[in-house]
Amino acid sequence: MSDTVQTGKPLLEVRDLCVAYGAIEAVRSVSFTVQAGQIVSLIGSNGAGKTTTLRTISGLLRPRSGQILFEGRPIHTQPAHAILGMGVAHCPEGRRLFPKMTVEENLLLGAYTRKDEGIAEDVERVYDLFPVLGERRGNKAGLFSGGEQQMLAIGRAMMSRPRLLMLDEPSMGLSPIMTQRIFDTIRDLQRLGTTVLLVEQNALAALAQSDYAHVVDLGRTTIEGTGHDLLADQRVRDAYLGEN
Ligand SMILES: Nc1ncnc2c1ncn2[C@@H]1O[C@H](COP(=O)(O)OP(=O)(O)OP(=O)(O)O)[C@@H](O)[C@H]1O
Repeated sequence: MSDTVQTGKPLLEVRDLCVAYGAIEAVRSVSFTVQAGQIVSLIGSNGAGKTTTLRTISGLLRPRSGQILFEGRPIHTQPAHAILGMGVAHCPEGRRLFPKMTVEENLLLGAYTRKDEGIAEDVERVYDLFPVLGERRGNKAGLFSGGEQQMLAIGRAMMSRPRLLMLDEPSMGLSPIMTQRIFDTIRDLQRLGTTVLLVEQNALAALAQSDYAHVVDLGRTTIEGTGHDLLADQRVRDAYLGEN
């Protein structure tokens, strides 16, 4: 579902981002890059500034300072629909589905920026990825379990044919088995060519699946490394993996 991007230049680059809600500086200095084809995670405590960072990348918030480059082009001055049109999709925390609309209607909403002929084909591709959605395509989204709703939210985001898929807390409220299924799906999406930026409080699950990860602490990116390295980092283990 995605295009390949030339190597070398990062797909996404966030430089010294600062974002405030009035007097509250939620993001003070966040910097990181996402290389095409990778799964990159931002982990950190509640309130660290992860959601605010994703909302700023997708154009829902404006930075106070700093830059966001997508394929080398600044996007932090662009409106949200233009950023979506460039290939950045955001699957928000809490899923934000339309519970009274059917599975298929929710999926079609994810394609609202598109005018091409391939939409029906992509709906079928989402059903291939998540057969449970295909089997119940005419059912109202609100009748589904938390895990199934998360699949639908990811499927809806995929309908914009993103090159970068941003997922905010996809494991929130899910059982360990369902969390594992969602992470397996994220891996499948990567294999299909989608680059993924993941925000998670479930650091263990996120790091185990990530090519690279950054810790966000009090609005700043601090420790970084491969998922494997951060899983072994004592500071990360003490603060985020429940070992203290
Ligand atoms: N709409 C808002 N108005 C004012 N302050 C906000 C708003 N949204 C978030 N904040 C504050 O900004 C800071 C960062 O919040 P943010 O949601 O980005 O963190 P987070 O790391 O994603 O945490 P969580 O996992 O709880 O969403 C917190 O102090 C939060 O209280």
